[in-house]
Amino acid sequence: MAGPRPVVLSGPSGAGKSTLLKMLMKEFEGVFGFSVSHTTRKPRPGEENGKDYHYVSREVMQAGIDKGDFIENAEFSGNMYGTSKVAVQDVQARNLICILDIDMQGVKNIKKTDLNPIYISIQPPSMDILEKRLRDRKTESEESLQKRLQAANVDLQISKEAGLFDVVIVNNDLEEAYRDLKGALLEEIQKVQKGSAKA
Ligand SMILES: Nc1nc2c(ncn2[C@@H]2O[C@H](COP(=O)(O)OP(=O)(O)O)[C@@H](O)[C@H]2O)c(=O)[nH]1
Ligand SMILES: Nc1ncnc2c1ncn2[C@@H]1O[C@H](COP(=O)(O)OP(=O)(O)O)[C@@H](O)[C@H]1O
Repeated sequence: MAGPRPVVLSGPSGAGKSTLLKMLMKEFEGVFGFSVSHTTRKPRPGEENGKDYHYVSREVMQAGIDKGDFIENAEFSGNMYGTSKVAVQDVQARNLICILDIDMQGVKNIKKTDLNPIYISIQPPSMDILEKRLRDRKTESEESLQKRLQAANVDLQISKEAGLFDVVIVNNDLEEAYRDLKGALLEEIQKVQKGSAKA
């Protein structure tokens, strides 16, 4: 596939993926582009349709999957999520580094494709801190929070599998985690900035 290598950010809900990727997109405008996923979950206050996600019904999402519009899709915490082919193509057509924020099932399914991204795992310092951050975020009901914590436990176990991720970043201090993330992506960033990223 032409253009710079995409980047997959994965890790438990609340690990800090959106925070870190927003910092990256802000500092490196014109370098990164976000792969806007589809989801059946409801938008949170402040989220924008078409920017954070494409918010759709189960029927619309399933019809798209059946048509073959998605590279991968998964069920997470009672909702459907998926990366459409168009979401990635839109970013790659602009010759930007495409960032995908996806769960563990997505990681495993992307591995079966020819996308060839850099796989980065964002991890919380501990389950207790993860729970505190998720509670403080105030976006989840108690039920949704419990589902996310349960998924986080499974996620952290699976992410120990050798070779699954190229880089593992523990998000303790945010600035430090961001420095590590930038460090891991420096080579790709420089390729795009020099305009020499064409395959
Ligand atoms: N497989 C897959 N997972 C996704 C996709 N989009 C988002 N996710 C994951 O779905 C999970 C829930 O996302 P979200 O509802 O935004 O909650 P948050 O992670 O707590 O902010 C996270 O682990 C995301 O990485 C997608 O297109 N495919
Ligand atoms: N290093 C950090 N220290 C303290 N709080 C953090 C840190 N990183 C992220 N957060 C906060 O934790 C919450 C979860 O982060 P978020 O980026 O939404 O996670 P994710 O996208 O992985 O679900 C947010 O409220 C965010 O502001």
